[in-house]
Amino acid sequence: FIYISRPKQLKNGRKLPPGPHPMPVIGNLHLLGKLPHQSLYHLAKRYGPIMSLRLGYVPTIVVSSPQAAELFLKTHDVVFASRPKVQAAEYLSYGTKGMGFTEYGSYWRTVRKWCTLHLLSPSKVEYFAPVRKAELGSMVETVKKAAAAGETVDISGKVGELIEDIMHKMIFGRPSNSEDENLNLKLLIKEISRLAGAFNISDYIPYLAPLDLQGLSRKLKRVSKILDKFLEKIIDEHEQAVGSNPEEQKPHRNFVHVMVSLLNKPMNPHDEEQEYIIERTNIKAIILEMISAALDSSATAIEWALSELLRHPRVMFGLQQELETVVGRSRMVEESDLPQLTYLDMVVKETLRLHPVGPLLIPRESMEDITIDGYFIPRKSRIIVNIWSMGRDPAVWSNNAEEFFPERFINSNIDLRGQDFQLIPFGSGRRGCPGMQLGLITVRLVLAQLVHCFDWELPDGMLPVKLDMSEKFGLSVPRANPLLVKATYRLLDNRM
Ligand code: HEM
Repeated sequence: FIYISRPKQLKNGRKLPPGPHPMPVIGNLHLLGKLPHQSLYHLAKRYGPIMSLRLGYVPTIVVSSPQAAELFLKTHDVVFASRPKVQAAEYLSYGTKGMGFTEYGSYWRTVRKWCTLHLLSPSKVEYFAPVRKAELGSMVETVKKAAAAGETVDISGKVGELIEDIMHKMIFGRPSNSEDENLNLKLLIKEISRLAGAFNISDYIPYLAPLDLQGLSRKLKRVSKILDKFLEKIIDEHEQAVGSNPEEQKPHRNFVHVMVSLLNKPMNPHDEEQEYIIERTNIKAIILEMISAALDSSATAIEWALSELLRHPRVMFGLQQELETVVGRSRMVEESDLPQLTYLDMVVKETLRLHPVGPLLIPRESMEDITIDGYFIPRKSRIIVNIWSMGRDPAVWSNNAEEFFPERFINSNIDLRGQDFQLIPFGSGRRGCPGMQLGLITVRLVLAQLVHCFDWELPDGMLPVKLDMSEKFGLSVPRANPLLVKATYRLLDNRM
């Protein structure tokens, strides 16, 4: 053990972080398995919080402790603020014309500034509150009917549809089933998460790319073609709408409308940096990224939170008690109630600690050679931050790290917005999630409403401990199997 966990010495006397010995050609790819975040967690226990791997030909550093994450994401943030060029981005981001997969530089800075200002600003998030309220209200009605009929509900599916409906209205300005042609956007986005999150051999052993050994390139091409057709149609429709009513170019319109009304105009006029014109491809890349980021992330967090609550009736009861005190049983939860719901806040933190939606964040790439903590990290290394490991580290969370115990946050200042490196479900630094505000408000509201309006139990008298908690790996990690539940409506009927 002492021998294998020694740092790797390079010829020039520099040492790489410790890590397992790589095999010829594939390096350590074979160690990743079906759930890479879990495999990397076990490897890090052996090799330490800064570990080096070779994935195919790509030097890779895996970061697995809050202290190490702070060094990479805060102290040396600029060096690690880029993203590697990967095959998935070529297809899904129109050759990195979006934000998430784009390398660090003036184009990324411009797009990020533009999106945070026009699409994801606090006032924009606030503007769409009535949409969240209406869609959630109609979902509650559907579940209420199922409850009255004694039916089992696929709550993963229902939450997925709800988030899809909300985001459709925000992004496209219309309901999700109105557009057409048997296009199942939710399924396509799930597929994107899987394809974009997969460790694609073509990215790591480029000369094998033409063989497409995992069939990923073929699938990426197929999915991107279907989505491109859909996006073209949406943009055409919005172009007509903008053209027919130029007065309607208000900043609060849906995302596509805002973008189309600025088509062929500079992204950030008066920018000291290079000027970029908004073209059709930019719009398509940005929309696609927004849908993929928005559809999967919040729904995944909500289904994990409900799963943990079902496994821990004590916590479910505590949350319902808080809701009864703050909201009362004669009405539904409003967004304005959220700041008073402190136990809800702890439940969400605890869920994202044990089930971070993106357990490996989105991979970064180092832009220059650098020495960190005495270890040499070569330029163009891939950096993987394993927040799944960090959430389970007993050195950080004490011996009950594996337990779902929201009370651990009582009297604690740990926040989840990227400043406290024990808990960074939205990443941190320049590349941290720009949709955090929207994501958090959606997760808190939907979870609070479902727990407030219904009592939940597992079907067929299943014991909470028997609930399957298996994961499915992708860019985000949802439940492997949908969560099936029975609901009983619990509000008084004269609710508003
Ligand atoms: C619970 C909900 C969400 C979670 C947990 C989440 C998590 C994350 C994480 C971990 C990253 C990578 C950060 C890093 O590398 O440091 C990220 C990036 C990103 N997220 Fe989110 N996200 C959520 C919701 C959203 C929403 C609603 C949107 C937009 C509509 C969004 C848009 C993005 C984008 C565009 C990036 C890439 C940023 C860049 O590379 O500059 N996210 N998110």
